[in-house]
Amino acid sequence: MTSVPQLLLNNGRTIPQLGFGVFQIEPAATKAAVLAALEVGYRHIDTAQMYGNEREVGAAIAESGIAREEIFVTSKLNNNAHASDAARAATARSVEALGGPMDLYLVHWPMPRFDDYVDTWRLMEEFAAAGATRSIGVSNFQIPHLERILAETSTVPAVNQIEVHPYLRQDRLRAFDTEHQILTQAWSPISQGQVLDDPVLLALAAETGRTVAQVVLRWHIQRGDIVFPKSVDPVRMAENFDIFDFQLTDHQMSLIDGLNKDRRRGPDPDEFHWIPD
Ligand SMILES: NC(=O)C1=CN([C@@H]2O[C@H](COP(=O)(O)OP(=O)(O)OC[C@H]3O[C@@H](n4cnc5c(N)ncnc54)[C@H](OP(=O)(O)O)[C@@H]3O)[C@@H](O)[C@H]2O)C=CC1
Ligand SMILES: O=C(O)C(=O)[C@@H](O)[C@H](O)C(=O)CO
Repeated sequence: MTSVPQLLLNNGRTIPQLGFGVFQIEPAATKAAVLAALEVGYRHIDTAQMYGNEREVGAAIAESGIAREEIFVTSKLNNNAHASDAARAATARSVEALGGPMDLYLVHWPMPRFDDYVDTWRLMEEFAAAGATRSIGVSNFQIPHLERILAETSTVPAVNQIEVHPYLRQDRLRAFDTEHQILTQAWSPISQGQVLDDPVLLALAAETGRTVAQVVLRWHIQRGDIVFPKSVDPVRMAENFDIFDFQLTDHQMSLIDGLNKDRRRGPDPDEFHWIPD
């Protein structure tokens, strides 16, 4: 079976560099998708309270017959649960739905206009201390948000999960993460399919004998980021997993680097303040 590299988190734990994302997988389809991903070999699942499918992720893991400690599970605190009572209740629900403590728990969005993410981070420290999660991190945090966490609290986030793909390299934020021993997780790694018909990537796919998705995922891996592409198609799941038996050359990496347009597919974290019901 393909061997996925394990990266070292700043608290001494490890995380598989490749995982499986379940955003936009309907709850009714999630158990089958996660079981198929586990069958392919994925051992890292990225979900969130916002996705509404944690319970089905937990059910798939329980049904898989794979020991829980062999699977790395991430979830994220929802935007409607930054305040203490709501955060405690949401965290208890996640632990119950997932069938036990999380491996990694993230603040999903900073929502800077509400100016509460530092207090929310202190709650995350409490959840880790109480055993609800083995590691804590953030998602969609910009440099000023991280600077406040570093200055005002005592735990450095283990990861920062941000939008990254060839059209949005995010090198300044990634360098800040690295400087502070925070691993970068690249969400929407193939920009939800937007990059798949790019002429430069199509040429690189032909040159390497791989698909565009494989070339792009390999680019992320060689940059050192963690990725978890989403697919409901077991053939694509296997394709996205099969990226550890080839290497892009420095020249091929630089051609992909050259595609950057600083163009987001998803929301701008400084502007996103959506509170779900
Ligand atoms: N923290 C955050 O704010 C966010 C986190 N995320 C996380 O990142 C994960 C991945 O990002 P996501 O937004 O889902 O986007 P991805 O970049 O993973 O792209 C998913 C899309 O690409 C298609 N696809 C997947 N593999 C292939 C392939 N090999 N060839 C062609 N098409 C393919 C899928 O279709 P199909 O399913 O039909 O195969 C789907 O439409 C999420 O599932 C979630 O876990 C995502 C967004 C925000
Ligand atoms: O997928 C996630 O983790 C998200 O936060 C997104 O759903 C995000 O909220 C979005 O794309 C809203 O349009």
